[in-house]
Amino acid sequence: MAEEPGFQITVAELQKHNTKGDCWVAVHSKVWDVTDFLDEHPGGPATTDLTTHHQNKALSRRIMIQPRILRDVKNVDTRRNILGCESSSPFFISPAAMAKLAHPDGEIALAKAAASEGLIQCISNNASYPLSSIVQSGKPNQPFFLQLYVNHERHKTEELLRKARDLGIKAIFVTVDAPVPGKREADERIAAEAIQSAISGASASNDKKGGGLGRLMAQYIDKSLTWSDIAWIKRVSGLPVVLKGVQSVADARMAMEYDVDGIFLSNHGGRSLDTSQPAILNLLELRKKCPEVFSKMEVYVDGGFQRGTDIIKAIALGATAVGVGRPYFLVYGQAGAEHLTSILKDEVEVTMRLCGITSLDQANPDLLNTSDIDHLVRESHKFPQIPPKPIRARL
Ligand SMILES: Cc1cc2nc3c(=O)[nH]c(=O)nc-3n(C[C@H](O)[C@H](O)[C@H](O)COP(=O)(O)O)c2cc1C
Ligand SMILES: CCCCC(=O)C(=O)O
Repeated sequence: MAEEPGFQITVAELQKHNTKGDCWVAVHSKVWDVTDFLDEHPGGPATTDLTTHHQNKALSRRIMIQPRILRDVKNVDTRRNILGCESSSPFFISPAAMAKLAHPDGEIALAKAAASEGLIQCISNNASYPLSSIVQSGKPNQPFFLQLYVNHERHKTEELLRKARDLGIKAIFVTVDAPVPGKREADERIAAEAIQSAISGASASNDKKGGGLGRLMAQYIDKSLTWSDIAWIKRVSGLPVVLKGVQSVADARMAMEYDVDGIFLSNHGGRSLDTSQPAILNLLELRKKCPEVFSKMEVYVDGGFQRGTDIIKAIALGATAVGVGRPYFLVYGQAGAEHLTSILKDEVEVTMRLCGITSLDQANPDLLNTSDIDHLVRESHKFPQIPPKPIRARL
């Protein structure tokens, strides 16, 4: 899969690649082969040196599991209640913009797969299909979440929030880690067709002069968003609000003060700020320093979760559920998404049995040995204050 540096792939070529193996991910069950390949291609790019993207997965693998034995694991229950919605598994589909780039049925294929697999799909604000088409392609009463970027033309956001409520969307996930998209260098090299989101209306046509599709599409995002806007989103939508992109204990505490319904620890799959902390480290830090947040609200995490063991580690650290991004974006259509889900479900189940647990509530930090990464948890007051410099008179 290795390509020459500077290799450019068009969307049409990507689709050709995808059809070749009908579904790379599901057939081979090696999600990382695909995501690493896609680092340099549409849909995959992370920012600058891809440090956070790679660390997301790598750090989780440094947590070791210490399983318990002889505990009758004949029957296991993998169901999870996420914001009042039943999910067959402790993971959901993270929002990914313009899924039509990967498959012509885009988000519709994912909605159908979510229906048949009992999963929850969080629909991107930049989905390629209209919100109503995606929702209506699922089953009656199928739960969906909607990811939101606040538009600087606020009335457009208000219209979308009302529409979401009328369509029966169950929660709004406000993305807060990307007032601007990160510098996605692979994205800047892509020669893509003109694309437009049917939900946000954002469009882009990469001119190959370093614009970057994400950056061009993101021009509608309101960079002036602050904590005080959360109440407005809650009021207009009448729905639970989750902050997607929380990355510090300090902000998790603010979220408690501002009465949000959940926090989503995410660094945008390494697509926002490169070298920001890996997702699992943010979860570990929060669990150690601010356990009360887990009693106050639901906590989700995404970024590099590609195996049942990755998922169960996050649940053991206190997450209610794990978001899966690229793997769902890159599987080919409904059949691919269903196949991927069956692989992940099976891995979750096997991991639970091998850990000696039969329900997700039994997963707790005692199952984990985190000592290899504990030292990475930031100390609170490591740096002494620098006394102010004396003001020197100008000579
Ligand atoms: C192609 C692509 C598009 C994405 N689009 C969005 C988006 O529109 N809104 C958003 O909040 N996050 C978006 N994300 C980030 C995902 O929601 C998620 O945080 C990330 O992919 C998780 O990491 P993983 O891909 O390693 O699972 C996107 C990610 C990818 C790969
Ligand atoms: C508005 C463009 C950014 C969409 C996004 O969040 C992503 O591509 O990661």
